[in-house]
Amino acid sequence: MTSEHLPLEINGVVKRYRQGASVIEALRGVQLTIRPGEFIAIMGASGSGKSTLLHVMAGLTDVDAGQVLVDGRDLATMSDAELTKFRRAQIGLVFQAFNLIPALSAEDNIRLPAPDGPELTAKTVALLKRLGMLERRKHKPGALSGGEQQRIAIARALICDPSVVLADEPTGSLDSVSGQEICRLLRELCDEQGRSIVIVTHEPHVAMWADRVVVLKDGANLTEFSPSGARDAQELAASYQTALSPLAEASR
Ligand SMILES: Nc1ncnc2c1ncn2[C@@H]1O[C@H](COP(=O)(O)OP(=O)(O)OP(=O)(O)O)[C@@H](O)[C@H]1O
Repeated sequence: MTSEHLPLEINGVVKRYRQGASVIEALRGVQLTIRPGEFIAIMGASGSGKSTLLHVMAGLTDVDAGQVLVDGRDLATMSDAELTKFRRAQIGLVFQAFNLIPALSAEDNIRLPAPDGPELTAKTVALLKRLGMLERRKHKPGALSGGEQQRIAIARALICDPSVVLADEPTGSLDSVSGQEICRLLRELCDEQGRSIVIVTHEPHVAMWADRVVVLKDGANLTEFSPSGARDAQELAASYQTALSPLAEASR
């Protein structure tokens, strides 16, 4: 994970989807830089481009203009095979629906993206311990709670020691207590291990854990603010609503 490059740089990214004769501009010149150990929450109304941006960061969607640099490497310069290999090593992905393989045990799900080698078992056990899941390592996903499944999905995202972890609504399928536990875990991973994490969320309670909230509107950066300025999630929600208000836009 040590590198002189920033974990993630998004420079003027444009993404268009073509549907027949019509073109939807999902991203219109988005700028974003993430520093080592930084936790960023991306918020914005439905359709503002949050998931598209996350997919672009992961190299799952190509861009029409601009640059995506992960650990200093421009994703657009890689062949499909290179990109697949690079993604596996440098980018950890976490999804709302966990996306675990039902037939595999928790520990086999964690090991899946990593090349087999002498250290893999020790690494898997260390992650299971850190995430409080060692006792449950033989369980299949169906025998785990939602929060436990998301812990396993986070361990899987970390097994290759990636530069960045990207999470699309990681608490969206969880009750609020489990959701907050997952947020605390992600926060600790940033603080203890210098992980860089980007999450997409609609929930102010989740965004409260971030260092920075980046707000998108109509595929572009609208504004950003620090949650530390808010006493609680209600205040953060108010800052977010203010940012979206026409009055605030007119004054920018
Ligand atoms: N595969 C696609 N084909 C065509 N249009 C798409 C595709 N994916 C997204 N879009 C459009 O791009 C825009 C941005 O979508 P995106 O899913 O990134 O927004 P979002 O902010 O993540 O929304 P939500 O909060 O509802 O998940 C929307 O207008 C959406 O309809």
